[in-house]
Amino acid sequence: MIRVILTDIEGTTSSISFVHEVLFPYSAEHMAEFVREGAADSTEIREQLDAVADTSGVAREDIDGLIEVLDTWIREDRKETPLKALQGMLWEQGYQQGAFRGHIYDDAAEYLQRWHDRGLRLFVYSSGSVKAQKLIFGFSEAGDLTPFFSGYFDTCIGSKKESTSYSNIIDELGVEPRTVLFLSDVEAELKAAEDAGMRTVWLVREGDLPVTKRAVTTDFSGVDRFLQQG
Ligand SMILES: CSCCC(=O)C(=O)COP(=O)(O)O
Ligand SMILES: [Mg+2]
Repeated sequence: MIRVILTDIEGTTSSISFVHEVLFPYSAEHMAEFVREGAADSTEIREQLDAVADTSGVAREDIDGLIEVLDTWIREDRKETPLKALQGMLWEQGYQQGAFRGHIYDDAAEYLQRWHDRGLRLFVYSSGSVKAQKLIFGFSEAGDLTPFFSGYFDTCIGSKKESTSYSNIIDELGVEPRTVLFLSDVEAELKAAEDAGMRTVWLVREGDLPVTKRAVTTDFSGVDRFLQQG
C-alpha cells in the first residue's frame, strides 16, 4: 500500500514552460549582478561560487569566469548543485517582489491537498534546490501549498537519474521502498526509482501518451486512480 508520494516538479506538478520561460530567464538576467555583489559580502554566495570554481576548473577569484560558467550552465539546463543553490537565492527576490508566482497545475494543487488530508505523506524530489522548491509551492498561483509537504530533497542527495539517490531517500524516510510512489515526467528518473524498489507513475502533460508498460497519465486524477487500484 502506498503511504508516501514523492514528486518531481518541472513537467509534473508544474509546467516546463514556467521553469524555462520565466525562472531560467530571470536567473540569467540577474545572475551577474547578484554574484558580483554577493561574492564580497555573502558567505552563502561565496561558498556556492567556490563550488562552481571547483567543478569547472575556473579560478575562485575569477568572478567574470565564474559568471560565464553559470551563464553556460543556465543555457544548457545543467543540474549542477551550486547553480541550483544560487538560482534558488535569486528566485527568492523575484517571488518576494511579485515578479512571478509559482505555476502549479490545478489538478496537482487539488490532489496534493486531497492526498495530504487522506493521511499520505508528501515529499518533493527536484533538481531545483530545497529553497527553490519551497518557493515555488509557497508562492504558488494556488496559494501556499507548503503545509501539505513533509519534506524536500534536491541533488544534495544525488542525481535524479541514479538509483542510489532514491535508496538514500528511502533510508532517510525509514520506509519500505514499495510504499513510496514517485511521480515524474522523465523516464530515466522513473527507471532509477524503480531500480531502488519504488513504484512510479509517469506524467505526460503534453502530447500523446506513449505506448508503454509503465503506469502513465496526463494529470494527478490519473495518479489518484492508480492509488485507488492499489
Ligand atoms: C524548484 S523549481 C525549479 C526547477 C529547476 O530548477 C529544475 O532544474 C527542474 O528540475 P526538476 O527536477 O523539477 O525537473
Ligand atoms: Mg521533471
